[in-house]
Amino acid sequence: MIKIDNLVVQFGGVKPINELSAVLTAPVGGLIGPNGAGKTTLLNVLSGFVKPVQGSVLLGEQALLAMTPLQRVQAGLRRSFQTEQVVEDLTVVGNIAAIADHVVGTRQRAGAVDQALAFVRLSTVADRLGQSLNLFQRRLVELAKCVVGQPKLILLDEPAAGLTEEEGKAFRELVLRIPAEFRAQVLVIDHDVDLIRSMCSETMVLDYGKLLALGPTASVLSDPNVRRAYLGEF
Ligand SMILES: Nc1ncnc2c1ncn2[C@@H]1O[C@H](COP(=O)(O)OP(=O)(O)OP(=O)(O)O)[C@@H](O)[C@H]1O
Repeated sequence: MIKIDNLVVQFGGVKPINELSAVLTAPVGGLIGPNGAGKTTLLNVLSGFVKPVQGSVLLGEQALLAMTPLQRVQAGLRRSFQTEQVVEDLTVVGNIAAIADHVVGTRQRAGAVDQALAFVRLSTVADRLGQSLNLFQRRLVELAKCVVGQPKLILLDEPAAGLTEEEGKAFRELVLRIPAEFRAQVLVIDHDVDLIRSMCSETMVLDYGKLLALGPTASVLSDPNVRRAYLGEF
């Protein structure tokens, strides 16, 4: 469960997050909104890259905002970025181990990396360098980095961007298995409404940094306010 209470982020005169309160409970939830709505800023607040001027965020029972980014990773927070962050001169295993080093004890580390590799079905390319991977494999490495070492909340920022339809489907099926297999909650940001509809039982919509809608995805996507603000319907 993520509980956001009265969150405000201010950059000069702009408030990309403006008095946002929301409780997210779905195993796989969605976050949508027009360009500039504050979605990435919210992810940056959750992962510790942006400091809000007011408000609180709970991940389960843990207050996130007082923690450093590394402490949040150790508390179970994981994140993928719009531009994937695979290290080119590390192997696939090395990329995943770089996260495991911070979150898994030495004795369990190899097993945890193997589990993440097997989950994304990259065991056969475990020793290949990042630079030799195609986009789909890079996205899978990112996903493996997110599931390694007992994650609690995984934030995926446009995770399927650039993938073919078939790759996107395979990726989506993996993400849907995460809550049961890793007991982690997933929050997906994407502009692809079909992707959100097919993956997320609950969806939150931001508009100008404020909560426009939150609830079951089907009812949120048919809400006239959401259709007007986000889907461009009048
Ligand atoms: N570091 C910053 N300094 C000043 N303004 C910023 C900064 N980061 C974001 N903003 C502004 O905050 C607002 C929200 O931006 P944000 O990137 O969070 O939106 P978004 O919903 O993720 O948009 P997109 O869908 O285009 O990625 C925008 O008006 C943006 O210009």
